[in-house]
Amino acid sequence: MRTAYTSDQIRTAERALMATLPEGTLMSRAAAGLAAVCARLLTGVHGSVYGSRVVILAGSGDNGGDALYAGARLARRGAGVSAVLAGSRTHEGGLAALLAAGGRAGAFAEDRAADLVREADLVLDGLVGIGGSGALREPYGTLAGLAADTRGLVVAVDVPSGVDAGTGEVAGAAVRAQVTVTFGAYKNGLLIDPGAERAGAVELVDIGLGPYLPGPDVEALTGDDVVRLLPQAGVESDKYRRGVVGIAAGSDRYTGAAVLSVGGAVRAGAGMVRFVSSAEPVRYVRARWPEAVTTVLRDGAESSDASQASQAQGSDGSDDPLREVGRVQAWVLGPGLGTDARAHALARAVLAEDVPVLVDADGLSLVAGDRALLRRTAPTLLTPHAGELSRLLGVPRAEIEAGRLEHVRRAAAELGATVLLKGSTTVIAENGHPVRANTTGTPWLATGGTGDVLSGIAGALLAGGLSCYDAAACAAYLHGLAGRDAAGGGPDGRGRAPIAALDVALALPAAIRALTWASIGPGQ
Ligand SMILES: NC(=O)C1=CN([C@@H]2O[C@H](COP(=O)(O)OP(=O)(O)OC[C@H]3O[C@@H](n4cnc5c(N)ncnc54)[C@H](OP(=O)(O)O)[C@@H]3O)[C@@H](O)[C@H]2O)[C@@H](O)CC1
Ligand SMILES: [K+]
Repeated sequence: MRTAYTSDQIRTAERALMATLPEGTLMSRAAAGLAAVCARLLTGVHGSVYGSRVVILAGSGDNGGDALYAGARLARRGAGVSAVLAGSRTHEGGLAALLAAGGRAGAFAEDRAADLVREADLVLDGLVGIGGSGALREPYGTLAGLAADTRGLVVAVDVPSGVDAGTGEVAGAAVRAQVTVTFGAYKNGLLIDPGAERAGAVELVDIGLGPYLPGPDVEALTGDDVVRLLPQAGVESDKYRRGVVGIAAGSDRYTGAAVLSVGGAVRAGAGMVRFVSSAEPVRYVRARWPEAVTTVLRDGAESSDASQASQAQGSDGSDDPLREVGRVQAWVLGPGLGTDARAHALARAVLAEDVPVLVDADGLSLVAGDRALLRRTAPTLLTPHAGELSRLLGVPRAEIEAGRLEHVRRAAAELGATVLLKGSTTVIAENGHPVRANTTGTPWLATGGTGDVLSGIAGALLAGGLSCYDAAACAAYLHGLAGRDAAGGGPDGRGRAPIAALDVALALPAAIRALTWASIGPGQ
């Protein structure tokens, strides 16, 4: 598990640790780790530390101090190190160390800074760290812009300046780094967009903080965590032990969402999928996924269909639409369902079942219009994107996208459900638990229908016995992994190609296999 913390949590732990150590020890550990990462990177881009050009953007606080001390270490190894002193004051010890090691430093002047930054092999962003708040003030904002034009690498010290360490929010200009070297522990903003996307690859330098850290505020599952949590097929498995998931999705107008949701469930390992909808989506689902057992909802119609299909009385209020469906251990409600009276009646029936229910897409619109539907005792997992959460909370979409952590938490508290907020970083909140951030996403997943696949994956995991919190986190992880595999390309994300939602469902077994193989190795 990767764990992350607010700035206050980090400061409290740092104070406790510092009380046990001689003054300056922590900054010295931080600078040593930072210099080691920079030396490795410089060897990669320049061939050696010796003769490379390093430019430090130094702010007024200890973040600048870290950068200056690390610069001194690099200068002693033969790097040409120049510091742009951008703050109202400068860390005295760090500056003295840099000058003593042969580095140079000068107050901020835009033209000079622009030339230095452009020609650098490595730009070290030490403007602000966990002490930053709000939009970057000048000249920091200008320097963040100049850093974007360097021909070298940008390495952020602790967090990219301009990113709120505790939330990942970005209020104005912010540094975009290829690598962020963070000290002691991850900060929330390194896992949650828009901050996470500014951080690039994160390298954690151990400064001895571990024993002093509280429970995390945010966490991210690793592949090993997912393998440990996933339901395993054993010799005694049958469809009910694997988990039977019901999917109430699709309408005559939207048949594709149903096919994709069922596909996600089938390929994620559901013991069985029971699909309930009107005739048209049922026809499409049966054609694509013959594994699914289908029930046609038709007002007053009786069963007349072939082997795997049955028909139930419909949503005319005269009967329970789920009467003919058979045993289901968790439900997925909503993809392509529509929001008419038939859909509303089906939603009411599904949410009245005493099993976990995942509500997605049109199901969320129904719930937004009739919050009483959420008054239930069995667990509920809501999987909105920012637009859907905007309707549920009555908050503008842009505010939700800018403050994902705050709003997913608020949604879980207000709606009394586990909430998975989809997007550039998918985040999951459940009252009383750390928010979980998913790290496997790829921008290629931002295409129509991938959310439907996700609902099916999570539904299968719920039916397999996972809690809403674990099912949501594992589903997001596997969905991201399958998306990446389907998009191809290298491990750094370059060379990927567009994918369609069905590709994600089809890529799931291989992604799960590779993950399991990597975690437990062959022969187990
Ligand atoms: N504590 C420890 O043990 C260890 C800490 N370590 C390191 O210390 C870092 C924290 O250092 P910190 O507390 O000095 O704060 P920091 O992030 O440098 O900046 C604060 C100053 O920035 C300014 N400022 C703020 N917002 C701004 C804005 N929007 N726009 C512009 N300026 C803004 C404001 O200054 P002022 O306004 O007075 O100029 C404020 O006082 C931490 O991230 C890690 O790198 C490591 O060495 C490991 C051990
Ligand atoms: K920084």
